[in-house]
Amino acid sequence: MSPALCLAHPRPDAANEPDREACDPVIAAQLRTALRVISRGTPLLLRGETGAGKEVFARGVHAGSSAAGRAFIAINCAGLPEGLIESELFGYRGGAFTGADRGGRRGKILQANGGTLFLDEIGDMPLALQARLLRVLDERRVTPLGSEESIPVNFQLVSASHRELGALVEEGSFREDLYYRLNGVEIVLPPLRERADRRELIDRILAEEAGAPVLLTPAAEMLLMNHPWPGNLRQMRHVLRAAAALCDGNLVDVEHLPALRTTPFSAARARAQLPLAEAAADAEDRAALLDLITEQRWNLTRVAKMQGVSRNTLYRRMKRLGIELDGD
Ligand SMILES: Nc1ncnc2c1ncn2[C@@H]1O[C@H](COP(=O)(O)OP(=O)(O)OP(=O)(O)O)[C@@H](O)[C@H]1O
Repeated sequence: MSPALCLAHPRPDAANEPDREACDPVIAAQLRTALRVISRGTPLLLRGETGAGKEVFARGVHAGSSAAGRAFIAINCAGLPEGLIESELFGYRGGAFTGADRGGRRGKILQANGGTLFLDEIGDMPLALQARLLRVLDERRVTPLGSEESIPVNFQLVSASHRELGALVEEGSFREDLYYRLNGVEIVLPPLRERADRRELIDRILAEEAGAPVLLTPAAEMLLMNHPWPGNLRQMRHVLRAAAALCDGNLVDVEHLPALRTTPFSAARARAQLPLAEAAADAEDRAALLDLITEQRWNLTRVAKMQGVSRNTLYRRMKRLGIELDGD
């Protein structure tokens, strides 16, 4: 999977080309910065909430850099037991330990030679390995386990963490010297809820998941656009994958977004807050408006305000949908 984003586009030699695809301006600027510094051999440290797209960003940096076309090697430091990370990263010589492949194994660092090494969840790297990684970065040489020979290596380094490494340094679980070594430039990716390209992302991910362009009803659009997305793009992709599977044709409505309907910004409110002209006068609209009115304890002034309409318009709509003013 390689989400296009705008990430692949702004190469250093194309800095003046307008983005061919809509992109959040903050991320576009961050990408330009990242490409400029990585081309000088400065490591990048990415921070951002879970699912905010740190790996996708790192892949975008790789694709836009002079190492594009070479290896992009990602390793998740949180996902491996301590013993395994060591051989994964540094490799081993044949017969280095019981169970080792006879031919030995080239570690990820050597695989990244000439390309980009992406160390995800670097904050979870055990202290002993932090010391070895620091040595590799300083010496630009790797010594596989069980070997006496060190091998020269050269790669672009991008690390990522959803936790603040500075805080881990204070806490004593992360080496300060490694922190400064990794943190050539720190980039804090914005969470999805703050991105200006949410609408484009929804369309693109939905089309990817459905295999064809898909439309949204205004209520579904409002629900998707106003959701806080604590799991960011990963969560959005899952929600849209489900929506693509649930909707029969090429139109997604709120009932195809079941995971969002129970959240604070509920489907009912999304529907009821729509400008009235857009809302179809059907039974679901009636239920949605009634939900909102009940939620607001029949304070119709407030309901009208939430909908951005006058009280009179609200009364007319209630009448059309058969909601009685003296409803209990
Ligand atoms: N720009 C994008 N366009 C489309 N999908 C995206 C984009 N960025 C991220 N995603 C989706 O979100 C998922 C999570 O992205 P990614 O792994 O880059 O996030 P992360 O910040 O590295 O997550 P974690 O903190 O859990 O490591 C991806 O698998 C992809 O499906």
